[in-house]
Amino acid sequence: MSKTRNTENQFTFDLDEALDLEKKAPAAPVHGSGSPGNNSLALNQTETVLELLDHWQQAGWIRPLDVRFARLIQDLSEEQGDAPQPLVLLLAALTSHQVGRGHVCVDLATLLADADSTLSLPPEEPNGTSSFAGPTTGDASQTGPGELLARVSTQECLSALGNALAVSDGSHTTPLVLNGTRLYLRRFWRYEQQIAAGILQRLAQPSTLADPASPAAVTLSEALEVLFKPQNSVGSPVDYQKLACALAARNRFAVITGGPGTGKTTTVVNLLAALQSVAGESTEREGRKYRIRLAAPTGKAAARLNESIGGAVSRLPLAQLPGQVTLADIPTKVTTLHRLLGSRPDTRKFRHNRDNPLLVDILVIDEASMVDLDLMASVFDALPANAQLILLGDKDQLASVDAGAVLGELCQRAPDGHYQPATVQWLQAITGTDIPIALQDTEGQPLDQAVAMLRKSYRFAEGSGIRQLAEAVNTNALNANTLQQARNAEFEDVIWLNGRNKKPSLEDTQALICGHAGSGSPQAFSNNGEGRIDDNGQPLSPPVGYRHYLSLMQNHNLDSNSTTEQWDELAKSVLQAFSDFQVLCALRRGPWGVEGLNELIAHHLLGQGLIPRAEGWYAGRPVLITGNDYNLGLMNGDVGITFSLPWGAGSQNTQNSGDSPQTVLRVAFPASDGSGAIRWISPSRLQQLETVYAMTVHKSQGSEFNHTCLVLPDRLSPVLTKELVYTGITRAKNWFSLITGDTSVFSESVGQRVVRASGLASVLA
Ligand SMILES: Nc1ncnc2c1ncn2[C@@H]1O[C@H](COP(=O)(O)OP(=O)(O)OP(=O)(O)O)[C@@H](O)[C@H]1O
Repeated sequence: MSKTRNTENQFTFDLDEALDLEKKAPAAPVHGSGSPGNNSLALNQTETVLELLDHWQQAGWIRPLDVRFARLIQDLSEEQGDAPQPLVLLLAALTSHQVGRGHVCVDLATLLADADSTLSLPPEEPNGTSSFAGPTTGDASQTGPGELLARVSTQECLSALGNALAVSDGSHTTPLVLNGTRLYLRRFWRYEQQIAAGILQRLAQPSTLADPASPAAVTLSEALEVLFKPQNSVGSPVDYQKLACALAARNRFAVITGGPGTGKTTTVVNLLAALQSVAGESTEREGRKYRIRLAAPTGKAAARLNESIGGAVSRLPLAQLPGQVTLADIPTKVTTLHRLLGSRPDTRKFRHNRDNPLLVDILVIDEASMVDLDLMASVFDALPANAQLILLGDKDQLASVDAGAVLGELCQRAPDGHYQPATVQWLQAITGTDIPIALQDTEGQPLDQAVAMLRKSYRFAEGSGIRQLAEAVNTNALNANTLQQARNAEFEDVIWLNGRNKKPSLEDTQALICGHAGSGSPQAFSNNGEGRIDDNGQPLSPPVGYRHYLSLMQNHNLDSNSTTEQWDELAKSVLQAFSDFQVLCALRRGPWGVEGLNELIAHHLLGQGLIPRAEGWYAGRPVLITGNDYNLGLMNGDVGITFSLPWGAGSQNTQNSGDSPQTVLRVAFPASDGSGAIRWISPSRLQQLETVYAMTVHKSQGSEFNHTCLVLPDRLSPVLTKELVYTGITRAKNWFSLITGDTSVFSESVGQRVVRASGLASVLA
């Protein structure tokens, strides 16, 4: 049966508004409670499927929003005179469920091959209250999606979807889009198309640098010669930073990926200097320099780039560059993407879009692995068609919290280069570097020609345990020897605190976590963590725990006579000291999750006399902002510390907390502009926050801590993956400690991968 449409645009209302996933969906009404019958019936009757969805929602398996979406499809279809097959409603709800889990779409073939694990059902951490037990036989009200889909074929799904008015290939405004075997919510399909079009359009633009003999290309080559000294290549025949610079300069769209300390920041600063050099020499541009903006997805990531970029820019050999490049030509101020795009309260629509594009020639986005599909689509929407976009990030880190894995997908083929002969010849001519055969490919795709991977870490020495462990995890090369070294504290910078005890008791582990969180256990590291030197030959301070910042808070001599500047200075040093240590964990709930660990650690610190209480607001409480607050200028991911201030100090608008007649509580946050200033905010004004003695690895992305402790639970869950462990380890700058509820969980986690369903890579191929 072929579907007939009354009009070209039968779903004429604003679909995005109706299906806005970020709006609070009212709980779907639960209809009936009788048994829907057996499985074969279940997929024959619409009401039966809807009842099943209600049961799954009640059990916390799927969200109210997912059920609402299926019901919406049914209602809209009926308005159009169509009765969608129950299978379509089921697939609609499951697609919505998958988007909630970070996937961009559902691949039907993958879904049908193993529905329960594709959908991650039953969930690890159910949020419902029902005692729904999961799949059983007999009573279909207890049937799970796996059981329900077990006898359905891909062809049946395609046929049901093909006959539904609510589904199209994207050429009609339908709530669902089917592309091959990939089923999308329309909004996410549109984002993917928008991003792909933005990339392809830029890759197709002719480059003024394409001819190596052109004046612009010659300037680029000269600039790279100045910026990259031959000694960079010592120990490695290829200077990948130089290659990355050249590739990114040549394309209107480019990606530079690399692990921690491989020189992404250094490379991009050199790239910007080289591009300004080319602009300075250009007769076409009449010497006008490019307007460049730097952005990162979170305030924390922006602040970190702010810190590192200034130093890199100040080291540039500007005087030797062609084109009269000055310090003012290279920006050092990094903003958040939301601020750059102009976010507005209560809407996801930004001030800058295709009708009001950004005034920018080159946009650099750092920590791009954290940018989700929605935000990346907004970036392309706001970027002028001829503006250059450069993405920086570590492709192996966890993907964004919301749907999509854009950077990971763009970099899928990066390890093997896939550079076409024309690219190879051009790179050789511009950089004077021979491109390894292993990176050449006559069949390379256009996107490959714009992706560069940095391969040498400059931050970690060869023998660094953090480096070896991270590499082993990332390349699936974790072997008994590396594990043994970690267990026996044979690395200078890594300890596995209970690595020799396969299954320690929960009580023992909790005591260990508490003690470690307080002191940082320097004695557990080889040589008590002493004797190491940093890049500049200065002694590295030994690993610390939370006692470090809390002691600073307790042992100052400021009082009501001290100035605001003095309190600001104290807050800066306390915030700095707090960032010297962080406990990370994988889960949110339970004894191994953020909630349990925060409580545990707070009670331990209270027992040690380091904080005055363990609940509510108190001096010393560290907090993590969990949602953007534009009125206060706070961004998701910002960290602040609570101080008890003498009446009148630190803030103009102090109000007595009632805590004591002489003091008020204020939370100190670093200013988001990278100025190093402190903002004092009353706790009562803070809306979305949590205590942050423990932080999820997800939230830690874009941050780095001098000493990082990763806590893994006592059993495997789908959340524990290679990407999570790698991201956790690479948050450590100098010291890394591991505590596990069961030693095997570490290796088993590394065996699990995050695979997000998406079609971006195939659209770009
Ligand atoms: N080619 C190089 N030669 C020597 N040192 C370098 C080189 N490139 C980078 N470095 C040094 O290595 C360190 C890390 O560099 P950089 O901050 O650029 O790396 P990154 O990849 O941006 O790091 P992150 O993981 O923090 O994002 C810095 O101290 C930098 O000065």
